[in-house]
Amino acid sequence: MDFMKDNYGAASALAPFAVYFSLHNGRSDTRASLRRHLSNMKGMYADDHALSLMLEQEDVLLYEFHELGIPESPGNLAFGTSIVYPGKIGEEYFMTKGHFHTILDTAEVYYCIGGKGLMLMENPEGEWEVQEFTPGRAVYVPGRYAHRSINTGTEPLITFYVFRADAGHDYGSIETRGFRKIAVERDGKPALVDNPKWHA
Ligand SMILES: O=P(O)(O)OC[C@H]1O[C@H](O)[C@H](O)[C@@H](O)[C@@H]1O
Ligand SMILES: [Fe+2]
Repeated sequence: MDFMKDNYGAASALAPFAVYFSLHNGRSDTRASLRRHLSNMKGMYADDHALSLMLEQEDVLLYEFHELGIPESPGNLAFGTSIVYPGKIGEEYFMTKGHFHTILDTAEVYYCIGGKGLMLMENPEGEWEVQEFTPGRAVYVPGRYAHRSINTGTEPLITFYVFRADAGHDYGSIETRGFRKIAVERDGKPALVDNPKWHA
């Protein structure tokens, strides 16, 4: 993303600018997206066997997001769109990795543009929360909460996000033990159940 940093010049001294994101598919034609495939999510779904079977067929694109490379200074805002594709691994819906912010007490807002899903949140004290994503709903993720977007629908889940640019991403405990809850399909409907891999 260095080429984008060059466009911005000196950190924390941004000139006004605008970016177009499609309301239809969330994509920007002028900015690159970062993509996460099945192979980037090994061990993060409850059903490892289902993941490896799927991977033998194809390294499916699970989600992508536009990250603009805004300089990470406290006065700046990082923003972009996130697109989680529909699908399941075993009975678990496609989702983002999820992360805490390195500066734990920094919040984030997600505005749903399209699709259907959940924002799953959990703080270090073990309190967890979930909010629904449907077009037009803005979800406020307070500081201290790890957050993961989950697509429980049949169309791409498209959100626009904004957070303090120096917040940082902390994947550590999410990558090793996950969230306390996972979102699975039960009787054709989404349900939150205990994560069998979670441990204290
Ligand atoms: O970083 P992940 O948990 O894989 O999620 C992917 C991305 O999702 C959203 O768009 C967030 O605002 C980004 O900061 C994040 O990096
Ligand atoms: Fe975040």
